[in-house]
Amino acid sequence: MSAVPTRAVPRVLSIAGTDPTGGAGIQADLKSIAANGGYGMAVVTALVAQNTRGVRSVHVPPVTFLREQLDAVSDDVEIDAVKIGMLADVDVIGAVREWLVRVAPPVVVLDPVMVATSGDRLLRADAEGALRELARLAHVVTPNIPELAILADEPQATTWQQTLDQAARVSARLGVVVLAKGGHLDHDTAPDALVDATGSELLVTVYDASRIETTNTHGTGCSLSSALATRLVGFASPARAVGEVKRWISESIRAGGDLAVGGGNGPIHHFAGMWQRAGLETRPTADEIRTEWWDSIRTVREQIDALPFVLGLGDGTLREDVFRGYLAQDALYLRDYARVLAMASALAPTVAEQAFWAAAAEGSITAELELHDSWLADGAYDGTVADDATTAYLDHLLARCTEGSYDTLIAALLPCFWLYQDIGLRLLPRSHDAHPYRSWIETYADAGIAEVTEAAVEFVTQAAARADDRGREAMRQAFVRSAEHELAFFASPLAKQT
Ligand SMILES: Nc1ncnc2c1ncn2[C@@H]1O[C@H](COP(=O)(O)OP(=O)(O)OP(=O)(O)O)[C@@H](O)[C@H]1O
Ligand SMILES: Cc1ncc(CO)c(N)n1
Repeated sequence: MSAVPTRAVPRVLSIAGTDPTGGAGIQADLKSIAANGGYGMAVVTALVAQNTRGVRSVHVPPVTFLREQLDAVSDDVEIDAVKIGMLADVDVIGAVREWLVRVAPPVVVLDPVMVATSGDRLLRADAEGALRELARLAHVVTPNIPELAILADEPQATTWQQTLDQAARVSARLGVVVLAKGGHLDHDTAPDALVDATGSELLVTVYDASRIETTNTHGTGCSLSSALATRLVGFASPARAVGEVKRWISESIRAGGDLAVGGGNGPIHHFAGMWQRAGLETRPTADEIRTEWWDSIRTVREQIDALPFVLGLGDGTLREDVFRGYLAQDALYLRDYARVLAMASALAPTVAEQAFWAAAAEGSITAELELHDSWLADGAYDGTVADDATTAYLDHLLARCTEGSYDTLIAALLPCFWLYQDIGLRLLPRSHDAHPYRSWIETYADAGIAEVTEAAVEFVTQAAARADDRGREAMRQAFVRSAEHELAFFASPLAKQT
């Protein structure tokens, strides 16, 4: 599935205790919800002074305050899913129960937290019965083997088959789907099973996983249950949601060792896979790239404006043979430029872009023919060969074709649109009926050219905004290099005269 879901971002509330070291409880839940595509919210049931080595003390705020937190969220926010973790005691369970009945969130995942990984109690022993009853209000419970036994009110399972049987009894009795976690059974495997005995037939989906050799297992249960609550909103089938969550938690457990957090059982690395796949790069917008690239050729543009050739073109004092020599080079340029545009069309990822570059290719061949008809028809420039500036520019464009990257190729093509349109527009006020180069100026100052140039800038800067840092920099360099070739091309006709 795609990294960013197309559906709305699920709004997921964690009701749980805290872990100031960030590996378990609410802190782990918020990370897990985010890593699985949700918007995380949190209501604190208990403040726990704990770290990766163990629990030091627990402070349970008054239940009236817990109720106020719960209502503050549900009075304002539409909740798509709830994950319930540490509940501490009977009073807390009662307050959460009353709220759940009243608000009836569409997805409720209960992690029946009783004992921390470190062995410390997080639920008073006299609250186990109340937690069992609360499980009836959940859609999915995620017990490990000792917790499953308490939900079943039976002795602890000692084999995987006993675990599955017990999970089926809990599911039928409490009317809840059970994700049973077998990790506490032996040292080689960490199998889980989704057991649903709430309907007429028993549905069991087993997730086999080999055990990862690591001490970074603090908060795995919290992370699994909040990730599942998030994924259940997007998936029609709970079995698929669990599959996704298992893949995510395995990669996060595997990368836990990369974090240097604490000296006991360290946390898992909730974002390891995501960071690796997506990176931490920020991306500029297409508009920002437009400004930045235009600025980055400021000097080149100023040098073009100051060229005797361009000044003469503007005020009409340019010698006609120099202008015709320039057009003869331009005609040679346009033929190969059209081939490069056709290559951009061939590589284009969308039909809109394919059509755009193909039309531009056609347009530049037409322009070449018109130049010939209007200025070079007397044959005086027939047999002209490409000069150094023309050859160098075309070599640069053809080299980008050979590389085969659509992005760099269209970046290299852009100055030819953008600089000509800009020059045409700025020379236009100097054109008049008797101006010898009026037709040239008006060609490039034309509204149609402006439209085409805008589309080209848009396609190129959008592609640059989608590219990664390296790709974008390669594009910018191809763009700048072409702008420099435009400068050399405009400088060449008069350089040859001296
Ligand atoms: N070492 C491991 N290798 C592979 N998977 C693991 C490992 N440890 C935990 N898991 C997986 O992480 C998920 C959480 O299960 P776990 O057994 O840790 O629950 P828990 O005992 O409730 O957790 P907690 O330690 O937070 O109380 C399960 O899917 C389990 O298979
Ligand atoms: C707050 C809290 N909830 C759950 C666990 C279980 O890992 C923990 N250690 N701390």
